[in-house]
Amino acid sequence: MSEFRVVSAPEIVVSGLRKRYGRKPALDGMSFTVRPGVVTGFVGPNGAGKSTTMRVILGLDAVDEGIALIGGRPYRSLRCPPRHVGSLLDAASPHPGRSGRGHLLWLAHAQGLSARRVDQVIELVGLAPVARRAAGGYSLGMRQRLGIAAAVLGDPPVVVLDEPFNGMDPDGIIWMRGFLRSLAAQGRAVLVSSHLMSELQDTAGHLVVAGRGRALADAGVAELIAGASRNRVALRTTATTNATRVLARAGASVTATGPGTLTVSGLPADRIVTLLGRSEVPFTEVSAHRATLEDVYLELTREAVEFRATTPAEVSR
Ligand SMILES: Nc1ncnc2c1ncn2[C@@H]1O[C@H](COP(=O)(O)OP(=O)(O)OP(=O)(O)O)[C@@H](O)[C@H]1O
Repeated sequence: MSEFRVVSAPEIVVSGLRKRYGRKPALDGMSFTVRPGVVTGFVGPNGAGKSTTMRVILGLDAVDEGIALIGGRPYRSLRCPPRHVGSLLDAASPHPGRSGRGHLLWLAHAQGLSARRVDQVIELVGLAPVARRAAGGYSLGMRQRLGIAAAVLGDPPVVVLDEPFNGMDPDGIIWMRGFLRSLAAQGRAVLVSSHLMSELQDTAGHLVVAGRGRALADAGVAELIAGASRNRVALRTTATTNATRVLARAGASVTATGPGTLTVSGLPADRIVTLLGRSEVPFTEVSAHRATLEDVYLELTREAVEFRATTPAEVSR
């Protein structure tokens, strides 16, 4: 990365992508925009179409319909694409006998970049202690860092990373979050996929939630959380069964969210207090519920999960 701020990074615009493998649609109208200066998290259950979309953005997969543009141009028409767009699709798989540094030098040479630049990115991704060791002995987390180093080698204003947290230990995850935030703070457009919402906590400012080949949501994180928190009340009670009965009778929808904790929607807090008081149901707390990113994700993707285990409650129904 340069020490300088990227002045005007281009947007990625994904518009109406459709693609079938046989009869099955992998992409079914996928559309969203990735803006500079913020990390855009691309989340969704397995098979939602995240990797396929990223491959289309990077000119590696053709579509039946739709278009993906970077700064108004398809990836394939960019001159020296690695200088415009850095990408990581799978963890780096360098020749096992070659060192991490050797691998990056080889990539740098192809892009007309210096050995000094290679040493800069090695420092940046924290690979300096192992950079001269054979990459065949690298852990998955180290190979991810090497892949990230390769992605940012050309100092690109746009960065597209597919599951960069895969195989990272907790320290690596914390490092990755900070790294992604710094890329965006420098003004870059950053698109990062993950199927674990928690990985993107405190990192993504914008979210594209994918399901069944389309974007189920394309909005700011604050906006999504506010939307999911609206009209929800958290209730603490030792009498969950009674409380559920009383509130459901009054038209509320009640979900158990933990031991002694219920989330109630469809009734305001003061009405809940009145109803519980009148029926002599004890409770210790009634408060506005603040949704987490996980809540947002689960609510949006409930219908779109391809392979979902049946819960014991569903079996007994
Ligand atoms: N090369 C392929 N041949 C056939 N089907 C494919 C191929 N690539 C993807 N698919 C199918 O397209 C759909 C979307 O897959 P994709 O890998 O893009 O999803 P994803 O959101 O990245 O999922 P994951 O989180 O599991 O990687 C899935 O149903 C997948 O089985």
